[in-house]
Amino acid sequence: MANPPLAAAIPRIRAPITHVIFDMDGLLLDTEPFYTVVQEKILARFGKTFDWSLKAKMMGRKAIESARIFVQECGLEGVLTPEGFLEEREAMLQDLFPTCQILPGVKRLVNHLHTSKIPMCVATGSHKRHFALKTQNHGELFAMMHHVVMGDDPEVKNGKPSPDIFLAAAKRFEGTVEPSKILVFEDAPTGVAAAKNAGMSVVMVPDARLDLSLQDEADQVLSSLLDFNPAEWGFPPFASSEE
Ligand SMILES: O=P(O)(O)OC[C@@H](O)CO
Ligand SMILES: [Mg+2]
Repeated sequence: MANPPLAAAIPRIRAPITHVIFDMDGLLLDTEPFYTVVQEKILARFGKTFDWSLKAKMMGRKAIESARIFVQECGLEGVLTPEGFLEEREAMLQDLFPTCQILPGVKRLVNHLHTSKIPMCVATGSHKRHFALKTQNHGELFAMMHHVVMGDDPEVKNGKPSPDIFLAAAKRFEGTVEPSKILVFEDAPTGVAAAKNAGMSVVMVPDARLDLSLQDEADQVLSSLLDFNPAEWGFPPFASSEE
């Protein structure tokens, strides 16, 4: 007897979500290209090229953690220290960060969640100084966040993919919030892993160049936040005026 047809794919039942945590770099703000350009420039000095497989390992992490990966993966031990790498890229990033733009779909979603009184916050591997530079022209967007946890926060012992930053962010909402009730928005594999390690649901909005094999841990993958449907996660749907 022929094998019975495979059962129709069981629709993924979305967890009831009450709170939202946004990653920042590459998700809210278009800052990842700045890191790429600067890292390409530094590598060119050593006659090497920067590629997306290295980028995928570095993004989302604390600065020093991503610097160690950069030096090690590029075989620059003894030639460039992680601290030296951070120092060299700092000068170039200082001028670039204040020019960063808000990514497509972000304003509509954040305004919608704010109007719908869904508590939301930011959890970013960026440290305070970089956070200030990146957000200096986007005060209105960040004013809607209940709080922000940054990479140099004392509670964040280990950076993404460890769950520390998302668990710290969950604790700073009003009242006790179960991780299972939290939806995280992320762009990086390290961030998606951190959210899953924290017991949360996660929507991934990866750069189109990110290898597909690094996108399978997320609960949902979108090519842009413009494709996010709040009703799928139990939030009020966008009003036609918000479309
Ligand atoms: O805001 P996130 O994505 O955590 O990034 C921080 C920094 O490591 C850039 O990759
Ligand atoms: Mg990110």
